[in-house]
Amino acid sequence: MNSLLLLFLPLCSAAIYERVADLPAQDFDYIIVGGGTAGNVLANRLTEQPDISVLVLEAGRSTVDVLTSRVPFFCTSLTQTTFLDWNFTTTPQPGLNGRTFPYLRGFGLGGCSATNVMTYTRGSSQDYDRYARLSGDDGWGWDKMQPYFQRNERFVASADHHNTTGQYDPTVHSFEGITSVSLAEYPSVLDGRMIQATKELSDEFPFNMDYNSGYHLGIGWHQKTVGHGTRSSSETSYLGPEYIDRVNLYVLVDSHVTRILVENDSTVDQDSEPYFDSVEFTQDAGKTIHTASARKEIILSAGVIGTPHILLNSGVGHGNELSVLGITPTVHLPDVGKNLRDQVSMMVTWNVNDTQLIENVYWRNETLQEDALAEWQSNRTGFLANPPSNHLGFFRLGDELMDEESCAGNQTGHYELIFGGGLDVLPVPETGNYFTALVNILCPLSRGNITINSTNPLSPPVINPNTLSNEQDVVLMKHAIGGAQRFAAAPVWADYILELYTDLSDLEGSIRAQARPAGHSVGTASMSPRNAHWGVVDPDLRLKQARGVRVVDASVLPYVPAGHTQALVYVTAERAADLIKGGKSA
Ligand SMILES: Cc1cc2nc3c(=O)[nH]c(=O)nc-3n(C[C@H](O)[C@H](O)[C@H](O)COP(=O)(O)OP(=O)(O)OC[C@H]3O[C@@H](n4cnc5c(N)ncnc54)[C@H](O)[C@@H]3O)c2cc1C
Repeated sequence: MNSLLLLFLPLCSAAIYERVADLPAQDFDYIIVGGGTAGNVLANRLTEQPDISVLVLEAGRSTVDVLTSRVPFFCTSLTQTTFLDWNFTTTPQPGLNGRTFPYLRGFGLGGCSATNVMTYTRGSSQDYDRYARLSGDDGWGWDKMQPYFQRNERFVASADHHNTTGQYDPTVHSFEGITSVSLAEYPSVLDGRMIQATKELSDEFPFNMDYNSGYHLGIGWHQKTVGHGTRSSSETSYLGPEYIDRVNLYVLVDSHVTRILVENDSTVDQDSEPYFDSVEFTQDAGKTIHTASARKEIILSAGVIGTPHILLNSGVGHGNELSVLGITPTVHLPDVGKNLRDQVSMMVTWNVNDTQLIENVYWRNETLQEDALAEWQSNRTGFLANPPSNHLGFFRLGDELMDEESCAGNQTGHYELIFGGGLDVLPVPETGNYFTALVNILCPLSRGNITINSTNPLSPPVINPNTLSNEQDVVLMKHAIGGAQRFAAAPVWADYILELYTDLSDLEGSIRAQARPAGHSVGTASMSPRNAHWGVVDPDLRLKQARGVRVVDASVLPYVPAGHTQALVYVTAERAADLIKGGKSA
C-alpha cells in the first residue's frame, strides 16, 4: 500500500524545500515535527527504508552555511540572542533573585546541536540504568544502549593531529557512526597545569582517561562534537550530503507547527483513544494554515519546549487547565509540560598571571582575530577550530549534605567543573587575565514547567524552570563552589592564580545573584511504565491514551543525566528509530 502511494511522488532528488507548494505530496508515512538533534536522526534512519516516505517540518532554516554555527570557537557567541535561537525568556525566577533569563533553544535544522557548546558527555552508566528501572524497559539501560552509541558516534582525529594517546580510551568509542566527536583541536596553555593538578589532588580530582566509559568521575580531556575543525550538528551529520538526496526524504523549512489534529478533525469518540493523523503548520506567521497527513505516525521532536507547547495547543494536557483557557481537551495527560528539569550553572573566575589566555591572544588582538579566521577558512585549523575549554570533570559531594540522593547512584557525579582560560563574558574587561571554572549542579531536585496562557498557538509558551527552588540544590552549589576553590588551591597554581575575581563574600547571595539555568533541560513529556497513571509517553515513546503519535527528543527523559544532554538525545533517537522500524507503529 505504501509503495503504491509512493508511485504518485515524482522520482526527483529530495532536498530541503522552502515552500509548501513545492512539496510533491501532502501525505507521508511519517511526519517528524522539528529537524533538531533527535528529529534528524529519525529522518535519516527511517528513510533507510526506501519504501517509506518522511516529511520533516522545521520552523527555522538550514544552519549549514552559518559561520557562527560552524566555527567551534564561536559557540559562546551563540548563547546570546541570535537568529538561530527561539529567543524565549523565562518567568522571573524567585530562587535567582527574581531575574529572568533567555532560555536558549536552537532554531533551525540541527536544533540545539547547531548552537550548543558541543561538549560530548554520555553521563554515567547509572543514569541509563535509572531510566530503565523507571520506565520498566531494560532496553534503556547502559548495556543495551551501547549499539546506539556505536551508530551515533564517529570518533575522528583532532584538527591539529596531535598525539591523543592517553587522552581517551579508544575501546569505548565508535569510529563508524555519523556524528563526529574529537578531542581538543588546539592546545591551551592550561593543559599541562590541568594534568599536573589531577596528580597533586588525585584523591578528590583524579585523572579519568575517558569520562564516557560509563564511569565518569574525575577530570578528563574534553570531547566535543567537532570533526575536522568544524561543528558536527545533526544537520551536517544525519542530513549530510550522502543522505539528503534520498528520494523518500522531504525536509520543509520555515514551517512552524501549531497543532496535531485528530483524524478528520472529528469529535473524539468517548470509547476509543483519539487518533492523531495530521499536522497543522504555517509558513507566514499564521496568515495561511497548512496541513499534512501521516499514514503511519506523527513524531514530535520539537524539543523540551516545543513538544509540550504543541501538545498543549492540541488539547493534550491537563483537561481542566486547558478548558479554563478555552482549549478543547483531546487527551487528559496532566503531566504534559510538568517535570521540567534543568541543571544550574555558575562561573567562578580567578585573576591569573598569564598573558597568553584568550583575552590577550584573541579578544584584545584584532590582527589575530583576522588571522585566525583566515586560517580556519583556509584549512579548518588553528585557534578557532576549538571550543574554549580542553578539560572538564565530574565529582561527588558528601552524602551528609543531602536529604535525598538526587543523582542516579553512588558513582554518579553531583557536580561538574568545566575549565577554561578566560572569561566567558563579552566584551572582556580592558585589563586582566582570567581562569574560569564553570560549576554545574548536575541533578537538581528543583522542577519547573512549561505552560500556555493563550489559545493562539503562535504565542510563546510560559517557561518556568523554577531554578534553585529546592534548598538542597543551593547547598550542593555552595559545596561545589568549595570544590572549585580546592582545585584552584593545588600547588601547581601557586605562582599562577593571583586572586579570586568572582565575589563570593556572601556565598548564597552570590549564587542567587549569579547562577543561571544551564539549558540541559529534559522531562516535559516524560516516559513512564506502560500502565502508569503519570508520565506522557510509554517506554516505546508512544503518546499515552492516544494513537498515531510518538515523542522523540529530550522531553521524554524523566531525569536530567549527570552530564550534558546531546549524546543522550542522539542515542534516544537512534533507539526510537529501531522501535519504530521494529513494526511497533501505533
Ligand atoms: C546554549 C546551549 C548549550 C548547550 N550545550 C550543550 C553541550 O555543549 N553539550 C550537550 O551535550 N548538550 C548541550 N546542550 C543541550 C543539548 O544541545 C540539547 O539537550 C539537545 O540538543 C536537545 O535536542 P532535542 O532534539 O530535544 O531538541 P532540539 O535540538 O532543540 O530540536 C528541536 C527542533 O524542533 C524545532 N521546533 C521546535 N518547535 C517547533 C515547531 N512548533 N514547529 C516546527 N519546528 C519546531 C526547533 O527549531 C529545533 O530544530 C546545550 C543547550 C543549549 C541551549
